[in-house]
Amino acid sequence: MPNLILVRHGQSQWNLENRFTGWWDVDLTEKGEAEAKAAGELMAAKGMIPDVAFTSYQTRAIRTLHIALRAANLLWIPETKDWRLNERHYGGLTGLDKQETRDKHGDKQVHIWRRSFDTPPPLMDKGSEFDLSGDPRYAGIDVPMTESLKDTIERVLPYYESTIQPVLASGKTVIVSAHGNSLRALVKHLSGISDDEITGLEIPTGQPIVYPFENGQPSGERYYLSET
Ligand SMILES: O=C(O)[C@@H](CO)OP(=O)(O)O
Repeated sequence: MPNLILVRHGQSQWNLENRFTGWWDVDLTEKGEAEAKAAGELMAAKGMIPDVAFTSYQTRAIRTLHIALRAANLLWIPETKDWRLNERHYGGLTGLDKQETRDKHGDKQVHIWRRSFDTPPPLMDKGSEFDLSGDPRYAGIDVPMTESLKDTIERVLPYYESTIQPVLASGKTVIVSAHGNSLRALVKHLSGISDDEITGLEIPTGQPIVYPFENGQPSGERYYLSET
């Protein structure tokens, strides 16, 4: 039976520095690389072998995928990158220190920006040093200036339904290496989590989460591969 394996990238430099990241392209730390390697070793040890891979346009997710696949001797499998799997865009908060932002705006407001379903962070200023609209990798794409989780779902879900789900329906096991909030978007859909309850869902770095699939639909609830 096919499975869908979801992996959030390993620790990034800005996870370590506690800065709002979003679409900004930071790399993995050494710890993040080790988490990715351990994820691949775990997949190999458990016989959880993906046939096809999907990832975002962001280095931390791409490298997590490659390190994990290499550890499982699977670097050769077909791989597709798409910006729709990118992290939620953090708007004007991008680059800011999360604790300093709490000190300035209060815990409650920062929690709303980070975890509410449909309140986006403030817009990024045009021409900000973190504005990626001129980045060649996003040529032809309308780069957002901020995104709520709801906005993120509106790009992740159509991509999942048009491109990833048919691969699962064909009987293949799929790995998706992506980000905290693009994966929250997918888990919300696959596990039927309400708009209110999704505020409490956190996805840990480098921990493969598995959904068993049948006929293109989850046939059971998700579980952590490390717990089997
Ligand atoms: O900074 C970010 O882009 C994300 C993921 O690291 O943070 P948060 O936990 O606030 O969604």
